[in-house]
Amino acid sequence: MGDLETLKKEAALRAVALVESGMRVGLGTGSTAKYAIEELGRRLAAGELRDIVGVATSEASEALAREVGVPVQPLDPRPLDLAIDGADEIDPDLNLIKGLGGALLREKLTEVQARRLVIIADHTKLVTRLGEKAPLPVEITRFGFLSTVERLRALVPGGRLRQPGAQPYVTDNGNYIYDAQLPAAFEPLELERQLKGTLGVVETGFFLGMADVAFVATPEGVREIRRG
Ligand SMILES: O=C[C@H](O)[C@H](O)[C@H](O)COP(=O)(O)O
Repeated sequence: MGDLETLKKEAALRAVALVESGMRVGLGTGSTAKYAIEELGRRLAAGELRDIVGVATSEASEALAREVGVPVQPLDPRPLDLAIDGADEIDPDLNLIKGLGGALLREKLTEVQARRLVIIADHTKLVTRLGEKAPLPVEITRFGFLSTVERLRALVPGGRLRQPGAQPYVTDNGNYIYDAQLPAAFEPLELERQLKGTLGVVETGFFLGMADVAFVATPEGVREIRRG
C-alpha cells in the first residue's frame, strides 16, 4: 500500500471508531470513504458492531457496502447518526470542496441529514482557501447543458465540462459535471448562492458549514480538526 493509501486508511479507522451499534450511518464515496466502508464491514463481521444501517451516497459505495456485509437502506427523512466521507479540499474553517468523484449531489442530500459529518482525508487535501488545488464540481442537467456551461462561464470564467473520453462524464443521477476553476478571491457563500441560482445547475460541490470534524492523516499522525 502506498504512503497516501496508508494515511487515508488511518483517517478512516479513526472515523469508524465513532460508530456505535444501532447507528444509521451515511456512507461516503471515493478512495478514502472506501476504507471506512470496509472497516465497518470488518467490525460487523467481527461482532464488534451490530444493527448498523448504511445509507450510501453512490451506486459504487452501495455495491461495496453490500459486498463487505454492511446492510444498506435508501435515504429517507429520518436523521442519520453519523456520516463519514472524504473531501477534495478542506479549508481551515472546515468548509469543503467535494465531488471530484462525481457523487456530490447524493453526498449533500445524505450528509445534510447527518447529526455529525465526519470528514476523512490525507494531508494533501488541506488548503488555505477553497479552489487552491481542485476545481469546484457543479452538477448540471444534461438537457441544455451547452447553454448552462455558457451561463457558468459567465459567472466563473475558468472551467469546463468534465469529459474523460469521447463523451461527457455522467453522474449516478444522469447529469453532467462542470468543473469550475475558482478565482483567487471570492466569497464562498455568495458564489454558492449565484451558482445555485443559475438555470440548469442542480447542485455544487461546496459543502459549507456542514462538516463537524475532520480526521486528516499526516506522516506525523492523524490531526483532528473541529469546526470552531
Ligand atoms: O464525489 C466524490 C466525493 O466527494 C469524494 O469524497 C471526494 O472526491 C474525495 O475522494 P477521495 O477520497 O478519493 O480523494
